[in-house]
Amino acid sequence: MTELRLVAGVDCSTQATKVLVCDAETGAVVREGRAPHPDATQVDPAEWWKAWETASDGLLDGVRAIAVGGQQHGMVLLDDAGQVVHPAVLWNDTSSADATTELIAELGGPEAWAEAIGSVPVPSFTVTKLRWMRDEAAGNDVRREAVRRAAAVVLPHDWMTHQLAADRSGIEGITTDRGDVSGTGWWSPTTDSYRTDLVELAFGRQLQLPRVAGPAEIVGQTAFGAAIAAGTGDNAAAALGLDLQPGDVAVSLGTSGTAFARSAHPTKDATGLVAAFADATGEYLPLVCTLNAARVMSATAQMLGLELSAFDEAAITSPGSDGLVLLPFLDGERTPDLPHSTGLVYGLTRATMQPATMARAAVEGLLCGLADAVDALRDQNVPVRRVLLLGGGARSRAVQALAPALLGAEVVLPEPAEYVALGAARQAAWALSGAPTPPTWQIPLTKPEPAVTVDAATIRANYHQVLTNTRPLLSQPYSR
Ligand SMILES: Nc1ncnc2c1ncn2[C@@H]1O[C@H](COP(=O)(O)OP(=O)(O)O)[C@@H](O)[C@H]1O
Ligand SMILES: O=C(CO)[C@@H](O)[C@H](O)COP(=O)(O)O
Repeated sequence: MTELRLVAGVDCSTQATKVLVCDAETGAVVREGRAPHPDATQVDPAEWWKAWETASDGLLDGVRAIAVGGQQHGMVLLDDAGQVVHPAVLWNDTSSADATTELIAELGGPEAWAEAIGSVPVPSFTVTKLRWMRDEAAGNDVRREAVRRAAAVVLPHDWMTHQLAADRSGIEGITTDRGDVSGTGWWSPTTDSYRTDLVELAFGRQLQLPRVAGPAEIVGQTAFGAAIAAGTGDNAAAALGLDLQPGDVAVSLGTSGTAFARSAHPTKDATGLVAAFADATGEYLPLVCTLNAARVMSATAQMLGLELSAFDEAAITSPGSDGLVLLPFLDGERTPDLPHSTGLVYGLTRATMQPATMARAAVEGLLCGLADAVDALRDQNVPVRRVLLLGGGARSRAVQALAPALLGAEVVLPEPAEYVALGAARQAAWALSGAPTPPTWQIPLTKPEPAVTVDAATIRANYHQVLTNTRPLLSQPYSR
């Protein structure tokens, strides 16, 4: 029997670190592990390392190459010795809402940003977090000291990749990749280069930026003797794990909700809905991201006193939401750009004030947000032939059943798997092979829950009516 060549893929996501060890030739998963992250929007990167050590314990024997896919945008500031100077400020931390407004105006408005980096920053983008840190330094001793010491700014996957290396030769040796760096706000997908002037604009001075490694490059070696591939942002890793083809749109329901597709050309959306990200193969990844997805279901289930499975059953068997609309902006929202917003329930009557109706409205609300995301991709001429559902929330039967009508597309269900970690493993196998293209790995599809017929037009119209009429209220800071 021939010995398997093993590769590992890591997903350092918002809620957890997940590790897959795969056969480099077929992608078959041989071993897997996971460990949770703290539930916070500012996290000491040491917590990710602890989670990695727990998740990978006992899995790494025989692994020849590894890559990390990471939650995008998180700001990790390092001093000149490579020490972390402040907890990482994550993509879902909305503190930089005012900084975002200022930065957009200072460069000349949304069009100027779309011209510079293809995207209009929202508070998730790293560039806005840099400005927020600089402003915070004025009134906060800890942050003032962090700003004084900061010598480099890197992303979660960059930091994890560097930590894995046996030989860490200072901050100059840190690398990133096109997929992840495209979410910073200081890199242009059209010119494939840094816009260091935008770092200066945000922070008032330059910082060391990581070298952008090539898609199949080996950037180091681990202490356990594996080659380290470049790694990438989690959505770019998922696109690689799914081997997205033209006409495929991935809709992921993790902490974030994302809709994205691979494209041969960069987009430039001055409305700010579609971010002009790059993918992990040298192409592009137009993407729309919401801040609230799977946790809308877990929070609603908790409120109703139901386990997730009972919540799901209630949502799917409910005869309908009967006009009950739930705007799912529980953690503020990014798309639509309402960082100060809260969730909102409208349409309560004695008839609709039922647990099952509320469960149904929660699933419909999060899918309406994702339907708008898919429409925004259509508006950028991204073809939508079929939707591939992934992420923890795609395990919901109610999501599977309602998605075809609300997203207006055929929905397929890749076999439930950790596609970010799988994509990172595929990148590691590619780097190990030295081949010009990634290895071919089969992605088995499973049957989603049978589609439920609903009046999608009315559900989406109700959602838009409530959103439009409450927008001024949801735009205001709201003290709780
Ligand atoms: N059957 C299910 N129904 C609804 N939500 C689910 C189900 N299974 C898992 N989840 C949710 O999926 C989320 C985790 O998804 P994941 O894609 O791993 O997120 P992330 O990548 O942001 O860490 C959790 O919020 C969990 O509650
Ligand atoms: O900010 C984005 C994409 O722009 C998010 O998709 C993050 O990358 C976090 O992903 P999850 O942890 O929710 O998978």
